[in-house]
Amino acid sequence: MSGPEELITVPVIKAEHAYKVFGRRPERAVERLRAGTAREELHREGVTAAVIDASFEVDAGEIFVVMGLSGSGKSTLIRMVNGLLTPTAGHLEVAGHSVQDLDDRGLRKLRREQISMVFQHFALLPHRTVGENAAYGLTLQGMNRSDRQAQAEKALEMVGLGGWGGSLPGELSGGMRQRVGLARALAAGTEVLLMDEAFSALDPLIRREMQDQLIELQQRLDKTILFITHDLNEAMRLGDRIAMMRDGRIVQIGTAEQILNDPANDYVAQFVQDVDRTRVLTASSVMEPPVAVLGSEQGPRTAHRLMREHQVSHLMVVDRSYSLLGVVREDDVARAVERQQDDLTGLVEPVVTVAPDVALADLFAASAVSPDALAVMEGTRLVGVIPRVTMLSALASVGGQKVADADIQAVGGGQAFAAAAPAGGGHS
Ligand SMILES: Nc1ncnc2c1ncn2[C@@H]1O[C@H](COP(=O)(O)OP(=O)(O)OP(=O)(O)O)[C@@H](O)[C@H]1O
Repeated sequence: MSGPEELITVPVIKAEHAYKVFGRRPERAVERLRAGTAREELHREGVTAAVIDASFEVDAGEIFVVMGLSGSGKSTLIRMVNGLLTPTAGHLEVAGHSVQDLDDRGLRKLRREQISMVFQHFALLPHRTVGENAAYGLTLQGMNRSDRQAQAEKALEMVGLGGWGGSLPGELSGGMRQRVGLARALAAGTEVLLMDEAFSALDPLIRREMQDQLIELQQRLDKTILFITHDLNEAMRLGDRIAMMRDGRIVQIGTAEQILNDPANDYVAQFVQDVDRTRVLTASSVMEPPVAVLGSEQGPRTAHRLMREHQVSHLMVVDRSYSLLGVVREDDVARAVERQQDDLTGLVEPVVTVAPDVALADLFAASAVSPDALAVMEGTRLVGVIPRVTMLSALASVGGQKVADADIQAVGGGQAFAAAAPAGGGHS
């Protein structure tokens, strides 16, 4: 999301104490649930409380994942969001519209103009071409043929299917068909994407590719995405935030890191215990923010003083245009002060830069190249420092050993300005 921070964001999707009960006298069942009757007791009476007291908000541009085992209520929840099911109690809102207050016409309009769905089983029309399938939503919107084709072709290109518009779905692999489903949703140009187990039918490798593609597309398109999955790793990879569902209730809402580090209850804790934390935790979770900046005229003495003042072990060195040049270490600086050296010559060592969203596992790979510390850069801005000792202790605390390719880059020595980061202590 962009814009000034004081901008108040209005949630695009909102659920307030939503209930959905299937069976006899559903309203009465809601009252009983509110009064503390267990879901199992209702179940014994043949009444299913599919969704119980669900509240959440999805902000514009967010990927919000609803994650839970089979039968936990995910599909029921998403069907209430798009108005296919009316909540037994509570309130659902999409793009400012109160979903359950819309009549059929209003609902159709909402689905046509604001919401696109992507399903597990593609739902492609087999006798229509890929292009016509991608343009399907636009046909419903009443757009003319040539505009439709152009927009569909653009969407197909976005998902890597440029040039396939004339083929039939049957000529495509499963992964490609799912891309057509995604292209159809994108072509419709709606703000909201509802994705119900959208990648669950795909082979693991293709699935991962689709996840990467969704993340990449989302960076450009900034849609509001409600994504349903029963796969925890998928939830953790995709979700800006994740709602964990169990037996109809949302038991926790949080980022992947929050859920891993601070599970709301034993159920969640058990659920996440086998997740490879080194792939979920990122540079931003272990980095330490830069706490000071100094000018180029300031040498080892100032650096030394700053390091002590701020209790830091490393200073990142940047030039006058704030480009990162390297890192100086506490012992080198101390020795330079003893020698009465006036500038930072010879003290600045190359530093490896990483993006804030690089996984811990990949930091480990980066640390093999960078002896002392990593610089965390958001574009050209230094946003944090990870002393090696911090990273190693973080890795040790999550038991991670995996190493993979990282988006890493080394920069050489120099001097001028320096930004300081707190000394590396153990992060656990
Ligand atoms: N139309 C219906 N009538 C009766 N019970 C229903 C209906 N739809 C869903 N249920 C029940 O509601 C509960 C939640 O189902 P739901 O499909 O929402 O779960 P889910 O998390 O999406 O599961 P899955 O991943 O298997 O689709 C289940 O016990 C299911 O049997």
